[in-house]
Amino acid sequence: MKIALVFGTRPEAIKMFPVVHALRRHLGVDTRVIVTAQHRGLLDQVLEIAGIVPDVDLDVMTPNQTLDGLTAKLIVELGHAFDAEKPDRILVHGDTLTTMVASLAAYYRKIPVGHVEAGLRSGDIHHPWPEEVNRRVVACIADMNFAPTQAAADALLREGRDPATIHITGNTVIDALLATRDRVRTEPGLAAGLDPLAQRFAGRRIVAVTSHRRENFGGGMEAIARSIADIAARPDVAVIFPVHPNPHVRPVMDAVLGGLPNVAMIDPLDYPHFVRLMDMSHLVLTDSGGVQEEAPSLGKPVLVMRETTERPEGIAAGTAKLVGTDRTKIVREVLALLDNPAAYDAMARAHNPFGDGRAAQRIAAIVAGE
Ligand SMILES: CC(=O)N[C@@H]1[C@@H](OP(=O)(O)OP(=O)(O)OC[C@H]2O[C@@H](n3ccc(=O)[nH]c3=O)[C@H](O)[C@@H]2O)O[C@H](CO)[C@@H](O)[C@@H]1O
Repeated sequence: MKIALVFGTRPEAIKMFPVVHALRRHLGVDTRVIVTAQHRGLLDQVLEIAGIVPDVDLDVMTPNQTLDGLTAKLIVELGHAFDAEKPDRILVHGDTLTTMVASLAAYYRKIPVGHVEAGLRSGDIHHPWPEEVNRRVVACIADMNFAPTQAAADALLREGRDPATIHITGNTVIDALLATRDRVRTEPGLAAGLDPLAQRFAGRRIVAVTSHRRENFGGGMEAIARSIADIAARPDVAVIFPVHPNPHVRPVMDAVLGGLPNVAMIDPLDYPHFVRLMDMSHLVLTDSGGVQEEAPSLGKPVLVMRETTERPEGIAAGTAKLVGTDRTKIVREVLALLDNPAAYDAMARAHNPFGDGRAAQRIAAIVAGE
């Protein structure tokens, strides 16, 4: 049986490398990796750490690529890749353009599709944009839906998906997180790049920040930048912000945060370094999806700079909170966690509503037909 895993961005690679490793332990399965490189550098960082050399690399990323330009390129290139590889099934992840277009290209060739991290829904096609629609397109096609939680499975059932196609497995990001955290603990050199910042900010409480959501471009990013500057006015605090290379993010942040002594804007970190950053932080401020799942698993309160989330489990567990992109609200919530130990303790408990670290092996066993 030939299975092709198709992915193109950093978060997909992080959440799919455990599935590649798990499938490769099934001798009856020929596991192939097709990457589109929708993100180039960020993707390569993960592949290198995971020890994965793609079988096919479409290398599609171009500067300022547009959604329609990327869609057009992907549908043709992925079609050619599937015609050459002839997989018995493809596996895709989450909600990116690569995910959606690979599913369509497979459907055009009647190749079955398995969807990892299926069923996440915000209920709003403009938040996250365009990911909410990408997910729903894949749901029309996939005959294996690997839902991370019961809530995700319920969303698929509400859409009328066949229960026989739905498997609750946990989110593979917990597999990646726990494996990488253990590796960093046994091989500290893997994340030694953060030593200078750890020394520079010794004695301060670290706020880790990431932000790159499309729907936050423009006014949202500006408000986020100003809220970080307000937070950094506190002498007992330091901000470490790996800035996503997207051209709509860095210039905005440089203009507002450049030169502030306790704000370190750094290049995106490879996964071991980022896991260490979360581990050494007091709290995490982010508009990321995956970080909403990871931070609670490390016992770190996570404040989500979005209006909605397709990860309600962290909110329900009280380990994550939506703060939107309103400057006043972001600052108020961060200061509350800094100055109110009871509020902090209520959020800062290790909680894994998203999985137990064994999702990838469950997915591999189902795909391999065991
Ligand atoms: C709408 C939405 O939520 N969509 C999500 C989006 O993923 P995302 O929002 O999680 O994207 P990012 O925030 O870029 O990635 C985060 C990952 O990167 C790691 N990281 C971060 C900073 C850094 O400096 N170094 C790192 O290594 C970090 O630990 C984490 O694992 O697409 C995925 C694919 O379909 C979906 O699963 C997922 O729904």
